[in-house]
Amino acid sequence: MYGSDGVNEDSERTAFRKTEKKYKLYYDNNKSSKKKKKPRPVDLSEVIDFKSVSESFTRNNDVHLPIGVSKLECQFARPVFSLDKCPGFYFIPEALSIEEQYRWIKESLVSFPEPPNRTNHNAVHGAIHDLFNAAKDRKVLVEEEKIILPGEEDAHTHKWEWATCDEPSGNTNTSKSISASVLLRKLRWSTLGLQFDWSKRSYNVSLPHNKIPDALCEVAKKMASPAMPVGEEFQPEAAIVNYFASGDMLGGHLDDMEADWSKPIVSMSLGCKAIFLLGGKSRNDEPLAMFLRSGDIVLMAGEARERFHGIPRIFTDTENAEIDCLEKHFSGEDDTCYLEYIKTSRININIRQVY
Ligand SMILES: O=C(O)CCC(=O)C(=O)O
Ligand SMILES: [Fe+2]
Repeated sequence: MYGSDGVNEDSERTAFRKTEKKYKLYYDNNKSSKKKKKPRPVDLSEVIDFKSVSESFTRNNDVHLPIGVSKLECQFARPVFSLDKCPGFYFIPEALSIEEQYRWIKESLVSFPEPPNRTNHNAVHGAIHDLFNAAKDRKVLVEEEKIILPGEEDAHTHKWEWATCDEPSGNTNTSKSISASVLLRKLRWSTLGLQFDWSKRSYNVSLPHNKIPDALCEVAKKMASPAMPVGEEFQPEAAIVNYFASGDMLGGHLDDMEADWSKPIVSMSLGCKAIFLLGGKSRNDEPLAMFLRSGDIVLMAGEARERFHGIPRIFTDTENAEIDCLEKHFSGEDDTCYLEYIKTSRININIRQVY
């Protein structure tokens, strides 16, 4: 999966990599350091825009869809689009209401990174509790190195604990500290349900885990239905939550660790707009680029699961992020921290049936 995008000379030359570079965020070299850095302009004319496809479809039912795009004949509350050349790939624009987006953004920041769910921070700091609230309260994670008394050599532990900024930590020697807001910014992924072991690139069923929350299961089952064989119901068993800040990318990869590829991956976009690349079975195949906006759902099942895909770009500037409606919804007093986060971030929740 993610680790598989080892950058070597060959992969640097593939069609997928070239397209990633085309859309990736670069800054123009500004001679005068006083001027604000400006993103290099990028030609977006070839990026498929399912929002405008959907809008013209809803306005006028017999609209001619762009070449290669079809509307799926199914009983679903919203129009579902497919690509003629990519069986098993489905795009549901604006599938989630603003209220649903609001809810899943909050859950992604508060409850999803809670242990026993693992995050990218586990490897360095162990299990971290209450990250979002600690960031809100401007706390600092401090590595406490216990002073070893004679005879207590075995009790030597490194333990990370929250402290308020001005709080000296007890009778210990503090060696390192990092602010919660930096850790929140550096949160890259969390895993729900069955835990994925990135080092072994497989699910480790022996790791402690909770079931996927019922409400998320319900959404995933409903959204998966256009890609499911008639009479079968999607069984959400694991989910990966990806957190993107400006300049972050998700390199081209396959999600090939689940047993049954006929079942879809249900992928929800939240926050700032992104570009998604859908490639072929080889990195040498030219990928298609499409916009992903907050509330969009992508399904990848069957043959589509053999296609390389990734995120080369998220847009965090007000003009391109397209989160005005969402921002308005985060208007409560308690919403300020969420709003600050999501204005410059994107969250993706992708839900999987593992067996
Ligand atoms: O962020 C996205 O939309 C795609 C995520 C993805 O492909 C993955 O987590 O495997
Ligand atoms: Fe993926």
